[in-house]
Amino acid sequence: MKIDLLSKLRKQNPIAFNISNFVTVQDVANGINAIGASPIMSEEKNEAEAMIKISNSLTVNLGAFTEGQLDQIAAVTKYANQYNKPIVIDPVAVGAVQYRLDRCNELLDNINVAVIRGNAGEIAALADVEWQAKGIDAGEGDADLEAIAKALAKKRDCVVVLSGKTDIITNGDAVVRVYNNTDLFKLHVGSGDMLSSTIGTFVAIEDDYFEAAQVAATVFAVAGEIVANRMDQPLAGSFGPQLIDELHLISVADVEKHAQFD
Ligand SMILES: Nc1ncnc2c1ncn2[C@@H]1O[C@H](COP(=O)(O)OP(=O)(O)O)[C@@H](O)[C@H]1O
Ligand SMILES: Cc1ncsc1CCOP(=O)(O)O
Ligand SMILES: [Mg+2]
Repeated sequence: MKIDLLSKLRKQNPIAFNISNFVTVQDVANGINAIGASPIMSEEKNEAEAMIKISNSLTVNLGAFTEGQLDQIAAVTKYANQYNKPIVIDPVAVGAVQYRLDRCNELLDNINVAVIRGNAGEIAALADVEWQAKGIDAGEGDADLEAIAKALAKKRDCVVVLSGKTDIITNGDAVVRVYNNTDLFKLHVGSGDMLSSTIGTFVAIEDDYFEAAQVAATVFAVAGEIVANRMDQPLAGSFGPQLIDELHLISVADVEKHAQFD
């Protein structure tokens, strides 16, 4: 794994354009800033092309979009493809709400994406696999997670990151599993959104999106684990801010020392 991409990211300080949701936008912006990229958010269609031109990647979070915003998302993603800026999609709760699944599939039918990052319920829904998703959370199911992730990667010709206790990263053929983790991620709303936007910072500086997604997932998971190990007790309210701190502090050597993957 090219963990040294973390140094490249900090040297290049890429602009990571994010269409976020109103719930977690500040954690996402601060997470991106902390790791060493430069966040910018916009919901205005009239500046879609200008925003894409100045950006090095686009992350589209579908956590709380409105009908009006779908036009902006269509415009921004079209320009991203036109200007060769990689797109990361976070399909929040598409496993729980049919409307979201339909809009997300329409979007994916019309654009090329670099990475789709979701939990098991979201990735299963996009891969047309039976699963009981629960709102924004993964929910329950007994399908083979690696097979689901691979199926979606093949269907959409992209890299898929299926996050969970073990993060599964696949390009449809090869699979990498990242084992670093902490239950505290589940106590912080926005962990998944931050992971997706962290992937957005790495695809901004590395054209091999499979490598970029692996390193992003590993850096993020190791940072969370370091914070959890530092805490005397699991403090849900403090985890988010400390995760942002650690995304800033973490070094390539820290990640190399703690990373567990195969
Ligand atoms: N059961 C779990 N135990 C520990 N960590 C988890 C678990 N599920 C997810 N994570 C971690 O939480 C982060 C957010 O992923 P996830 O919860 O799957 O996304 P979302 O918040 O979109 O549902 C990831 O870094 C992932 O590795
Ligand atoms: C609670 C909530 N509702 C709509 S989007 C959102 C945030 C989802 O964040 P995450 O998927 O990272 O848990
Ligand atoms: Mg999510």
